[in-house]
Amino acid sequence: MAYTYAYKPKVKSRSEVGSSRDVLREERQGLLATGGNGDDWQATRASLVRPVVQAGRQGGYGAVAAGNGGPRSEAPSFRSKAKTLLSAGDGMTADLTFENVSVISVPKNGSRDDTRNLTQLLNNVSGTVRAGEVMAVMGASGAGKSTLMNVLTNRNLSDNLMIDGIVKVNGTELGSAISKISGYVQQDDVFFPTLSVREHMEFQAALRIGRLLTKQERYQRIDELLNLMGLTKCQHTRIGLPGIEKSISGGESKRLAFATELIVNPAILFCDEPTTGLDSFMAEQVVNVLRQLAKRGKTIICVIHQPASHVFNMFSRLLLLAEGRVAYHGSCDGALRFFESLNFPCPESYNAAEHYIKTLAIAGGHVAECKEKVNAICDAFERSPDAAEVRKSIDVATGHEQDLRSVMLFDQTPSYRVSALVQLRWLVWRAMLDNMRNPDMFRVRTIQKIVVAVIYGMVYLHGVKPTQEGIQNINGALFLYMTENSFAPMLDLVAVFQRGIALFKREYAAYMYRLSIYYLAQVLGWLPSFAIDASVFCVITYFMVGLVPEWYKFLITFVICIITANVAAASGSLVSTISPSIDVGLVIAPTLTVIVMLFGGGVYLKLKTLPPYLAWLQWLSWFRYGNEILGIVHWQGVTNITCSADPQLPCITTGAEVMADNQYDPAKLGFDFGMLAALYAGFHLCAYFVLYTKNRKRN
Ligand SMILES: Nc1ncnc2c1ncn2[C@@H]1O[C@H](COP(=O)(O)OP(=O)(O)OP(=O)(O)O)[C@@H](O)[C@H]1O
Repeated sequence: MAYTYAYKPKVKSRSEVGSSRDVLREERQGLLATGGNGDDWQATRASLVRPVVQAGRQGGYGAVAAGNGGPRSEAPSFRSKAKTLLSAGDGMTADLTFENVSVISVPKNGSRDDTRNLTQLLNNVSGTVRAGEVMAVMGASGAGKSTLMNVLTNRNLSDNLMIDGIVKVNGTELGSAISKISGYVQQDDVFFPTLSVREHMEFQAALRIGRLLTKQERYQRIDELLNLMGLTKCQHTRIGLPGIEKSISGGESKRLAFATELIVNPAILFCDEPTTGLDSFMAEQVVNVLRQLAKRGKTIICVIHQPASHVFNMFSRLLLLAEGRVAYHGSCDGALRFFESLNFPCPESYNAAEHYIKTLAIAGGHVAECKEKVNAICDAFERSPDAAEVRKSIDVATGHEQDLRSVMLFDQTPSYRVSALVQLRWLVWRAMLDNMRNPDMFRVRTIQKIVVAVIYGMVYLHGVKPTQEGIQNINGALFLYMTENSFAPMLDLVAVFQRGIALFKREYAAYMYRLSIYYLAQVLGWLPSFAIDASVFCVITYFMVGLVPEWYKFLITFVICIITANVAAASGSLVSTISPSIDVGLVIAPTLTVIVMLFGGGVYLKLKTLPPYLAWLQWLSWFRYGNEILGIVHWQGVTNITCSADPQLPCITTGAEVMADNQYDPAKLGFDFGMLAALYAGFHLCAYFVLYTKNRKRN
């Protein structure tokens, strides 16, 4: 059997590409000649450019693909088609079939040729679900339910899995394009806790629907979904973190996850354990919502763990997995008969779902017997009329005329619904809102800054004078500007790419935004916070400390505070992307800061005394450049430093001597600013590169 690593999209041959381009050009010219607008042309283009739609297309929109553009009035506009497809209950319907799906895992360091290394996770799993059906996927823990869902949705597929089999929607293999017509409600609900329910929906609608609907229409759609999911009353409540800060309830959170996926009116909805952690009443409500959606023509596939009897009876179809094989697939009533025929009747008044799971479980201590029993059941199913029925319905479904309008509509190039600028605007909006609303990150931090600034100002209140003792104090005060503006921003960013990684992965897999835009938005989202912190600190301390009250000197000090915060934050971004976890990042970041501080010279070290094999580290220290700039600005032109009363002690009388003593070179002012800019860009570029490398595979 030929196994492949994940599904690959069909690639068009050169001649095919050429011919479709020609048709496209002719089409465009035809539309222009008949007064067609850009939208019409785009709609036609959508029907032409996708290889997956081209493959095997016979009717419907295929007629357009054959060059039959027609006058503008005959074809509905792109926007009106979008509205039709997005309006609730009026989208396409989809029959899903999967045939002989097999998955084999290879250990990370094992050889694929050595069969002892291979583990079969799924073994020839086949099935069908039609539009309007709600199918429960059940089985004991480790039976392969999540693996099957991942194959069907084409998501979360690790590199160590070899996958074979055919997954079709309305008779066409979609590969990763299945994400464009399906939603996946995953086991864990992941949201931005600081956003309200409505804000979350607005963000999702803006990036997932984008220009297909107007703002007004998007809001109307949000209202409809909130209403459908019973979330209207909590629409202005912050989502929160259950158990940590007051939030919407577990059931509301699950329904919000549904609303999020339904925003683009997907034809198929995959749900992984949507009732786990909910009480039986809430679980019933959730499955009820699934039934309502099925009544509207959706195809629902739902992994579920031991549902209560009344909840189990709400499903119209069942797929039982055991040891990676199909133990039963068909109607729920049929399952009772099938198990009875094998002498495993469900006892009176016993939960049928529990009975199946128990029968198919591999009990510790009886592994060999249980496996033998499970294999016998799976073999019996393969020979059963139910299995024959499944095979027949796969043949019928795959032979159907295709209706993949949604795929054509959404599967355009580029795949994003909105421009990079709009993506940036919404992502920055969300990041800023999150920072501003996070009490730890904003209010507490600002208060902390004020307190530290006042203490700092009081410490130096009478000590900064142009005397021999004052030289040390002034240099120390300037160096503290560097340290105070480095630690917090660096630590802020250390967690930034770890904290939101789960949400990012989902949204990125759903083609909501580009990686570069996401990165940029995270950085921009923190800017106001850094600017406020640095300003508060600089303004309070500058005058309390008693530094020279000249606009030029103050302005440069202020600018250096803000630049330092941003360079430190950039290094924090790099630590965040290279660290495998927040904990590791929190160990690396302070270590790095101490090294950078040490090699920054100033009060800790005379840089000229550094051994050559370590001297290069000073070039990576933003302390070195910022400190030199502050030293030059504050010591330049100073000529009135008084000597101490003891004539035995050495005496420095000018700022130039202080600069020489500290190796500050006034000619290097521009160079220092340039190096700060280079470090800022360098840290961010490296961080982005690491993030890109880690997320090259979108799903
Ligand atoms: N990427 C992988 N590499 C190796 N083994 C894997 C991988 N993914 C899953 N498995 C293994 O495959 C088996 C099936 O896992 P899966 O998560 O599909 O089970 P499940 O039926 O969803 O279980 P549960 O109900 O406990 O979530 C398990 O033994 C699991 O350890």
